[in-house]
Amino acid sequence: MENVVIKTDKLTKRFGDFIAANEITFEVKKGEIFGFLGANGAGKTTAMRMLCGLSMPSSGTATIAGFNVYKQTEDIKRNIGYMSQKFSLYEDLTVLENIRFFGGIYGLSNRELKSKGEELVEQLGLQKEAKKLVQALPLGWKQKLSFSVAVLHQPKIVFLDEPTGGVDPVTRRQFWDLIYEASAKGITIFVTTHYMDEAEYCDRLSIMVDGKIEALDSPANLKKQFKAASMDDVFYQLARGAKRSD
Ligand SMILES: Nc1ncnc2c1ncn2[C@@H]1O[C@H](COP(=O)(O)OP(=O)(O)OP(=O)(O)O)[C@@H](O)[C@H]1O
Repeated sequence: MENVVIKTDKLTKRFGDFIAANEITFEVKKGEIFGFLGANGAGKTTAMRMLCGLSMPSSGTATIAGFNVYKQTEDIKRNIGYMSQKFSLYEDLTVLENIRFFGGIYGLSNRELKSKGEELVEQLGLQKEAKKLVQALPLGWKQKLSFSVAVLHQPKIVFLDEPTGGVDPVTRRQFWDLIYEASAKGITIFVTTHYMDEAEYCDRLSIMVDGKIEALDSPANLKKQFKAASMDDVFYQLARGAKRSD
């Protein structure tokens, strides 16, 4: 189907005898905000690395933005954006320098970098900070900037690996305004999180336990299915049976 931008079928990653991601099968549609949940060690990062073309699956299939994860990893990388807590902005470059640096990596021309850089600084209200080092910004602003940089080249999909770690719910909510804007423009959002307030903001959620997807639906349907008052409760019901935890 044309509208499907991520499609996996029994995607599996083994490390020796250990199965980190076990026959995961799902589809994500264009513009959808898809939450990828699981306790520590459930296999989220392993799965996400395969979807980004960074790690070769052991078996199964996956198509990302129409490209095959075994054979077309360079095409995948050109069509996605990526943001994680661990890999983020350069603290010792200014806001504008970071925008230009990462925009350049994503293949924008000098002209685009100049206009998009200024546009972005204005949109984020960072005019006064544009020439300041990123290390001077509060964490919430760094995260917003980092997300904006990851979608500067208008990728088809953006992968967010725990993008809002360490900030309060109000700051997280502001970050999510940017996510909604990107999704409204047709960018698909694939996001891992440990925060259940964030899970509630997603269109659909997948919950992984010990390498397998144990539940997949909208937050409202999951709560119905598990007769739970909150996503916290759904998550707890699923994750308490987990054998792995790092
Ligand atoms: N290169 C590797 N070699 C062996 N085992 C690995 C390797 N990478 C990950 N694992 C194991 O695979 C399992 C899944 O790890 P993964 O990092 O995907 O989990 P996660 O759901 O992303 O957890 P977290 O929320 O802690 O990041 C863990 O038990 C981990 O120890």
